[in-house]
Amino acid sequence: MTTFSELGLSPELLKSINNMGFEEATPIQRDTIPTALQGTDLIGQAQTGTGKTAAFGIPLIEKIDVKSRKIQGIVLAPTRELAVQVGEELNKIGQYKGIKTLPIYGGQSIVRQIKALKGGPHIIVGTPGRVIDHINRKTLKLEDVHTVVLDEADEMLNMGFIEDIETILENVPTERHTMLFSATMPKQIQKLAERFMKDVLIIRVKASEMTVKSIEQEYVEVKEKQKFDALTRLLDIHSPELAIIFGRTKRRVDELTEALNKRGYSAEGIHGDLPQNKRDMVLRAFKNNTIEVLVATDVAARGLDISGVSHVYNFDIPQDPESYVHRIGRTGRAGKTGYAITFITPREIDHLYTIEKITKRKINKRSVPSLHEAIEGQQKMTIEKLLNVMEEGDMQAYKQTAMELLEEHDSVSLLSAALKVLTKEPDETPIELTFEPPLAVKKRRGEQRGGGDRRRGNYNRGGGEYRGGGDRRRSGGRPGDKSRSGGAQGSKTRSTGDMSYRASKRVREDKKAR
Ligand SMILES: Nc1ncnc2c1ncn2[C@@H]1O[C@H](COP(=O)(O)OP(=O)(O)OP(=O)(O)O)[C@@H](O)[C@H]1O
Ligand SMILES: [Mg+2]
Repeated sequence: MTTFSELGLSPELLKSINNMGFEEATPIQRDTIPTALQGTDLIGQAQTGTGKTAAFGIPLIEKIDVKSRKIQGIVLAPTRELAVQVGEELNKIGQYKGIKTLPIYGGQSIVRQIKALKGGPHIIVGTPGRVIDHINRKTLKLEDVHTVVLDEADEMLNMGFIEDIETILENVPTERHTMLFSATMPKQIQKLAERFMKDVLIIRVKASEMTVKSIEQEYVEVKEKQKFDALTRLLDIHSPELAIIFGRTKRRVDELTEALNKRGYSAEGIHGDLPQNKRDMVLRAFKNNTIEVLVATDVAARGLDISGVSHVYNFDIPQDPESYVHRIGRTGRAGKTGYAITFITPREIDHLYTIEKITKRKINKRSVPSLHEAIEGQQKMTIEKLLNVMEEGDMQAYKQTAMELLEEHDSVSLLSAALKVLTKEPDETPIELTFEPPLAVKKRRGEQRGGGDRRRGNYNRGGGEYRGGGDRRRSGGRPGDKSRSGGAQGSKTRSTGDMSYRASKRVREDKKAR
């Protein structure tokens, strides 16, 4: 166990961390904070929900000079919601030191952002597109930035943000401290590190599986046409506290949301085509438990930390194993338990095997839920509610009537009738969803090596600022960064504690040569 005071933090930060209820550092925090405080460029990889935000947020804030009202740190995130969330966490961490963090993201009034930027934040958290926009308008100056963080770095690559990141980094002094974080680090990240970082240290919290153990994982094989009934039955069986249902496309999300509401569930959808105020409203309602089901594209798959998400339903199988890891990682966070189920149509079974292979975790098959199971599930809920009311004991006003009823009827019939009235019977309102073709069989290049090229081409992910299919990566060369040549070539991979020290590819090759 490592406490935060053992990590040599200032009293102001220790006070904030204590206020946030963190008692001990998580492994990724324990391993990255001291190194990051020394200014070492690093790549941090650890499972979803294990506190990577504070792992970069704490050293970042510790290094800020509160007296200077210049922007000294910038965090880039792939989606608007994540930028807001990270901004909130940094504001909490920096609370007692007086560090101000400002989120800037697309879809929000630029005029308002310009005004806020004039207020002198120490750190900005932004989505790449909007950050570039401000740079071009000269409303954002990065010449005093000494620390850069790319949160969900691999996703920003997938989304084609590489050139934007390059442009942003061209505006940051070359003598800077750069950190990359994600739960998944495919091979191409190495290339990114070579371009933008120097002497990079890879800190990987090693675990036998890519997903956290506390998430129970199942799959169900269903025909496309049966999927929706299977979904609502599962919802009735599980009665989730909060659930996220992932669909493949924006249309799918819209249709699923409407269909769920028709069957009596309180659901709202979120995807990249919705106006930002609607996206904000939906997420707020979900966080406040005003709605119980959030239907989303992968826009909600990365980084979002919403407490109470007990169930994740992959209504459509995710595009790749990394996406699977992030989607299901919306539950089972910060040591809590969670449940995730993935729907596959018969032709998609190979994709499931690939997920199992890459995540090193067996996913158990469950049978298609029957109507009977759904009724049973709902009855269980009713019984729970009844017993809770009994425990609370505030039933005086009803007792007289109950006794009178019992004089005329037998108790079993009476209670059965009460259960029937109180139980929400499965709703079978007919639903039509547009047919989605199964995920195409696609071999991942370099799959065995856990890497490969995972460009998503025209896949309509509904992501934050995803520019519809534009793959904007350049092959080779690093025209942007002037002084960081050589970059990650001397990189080391370090894993400690539950982690082990491993050499990088380059170091391994050196050894072979010897
Ligand atoms: N040391 C700690 N003790 C207790 N809770 C913590 C600690 N560090 C972080 N948390 C909480 O754990 C939750 C998950 O943290 P965070 O969102 O940073 O995870 P993550 O590793 O970035 O996950 P993802 O890969 O999904 O982005 C948050 O609610 C955060 O406040
Ligand atoms: Mg995160």
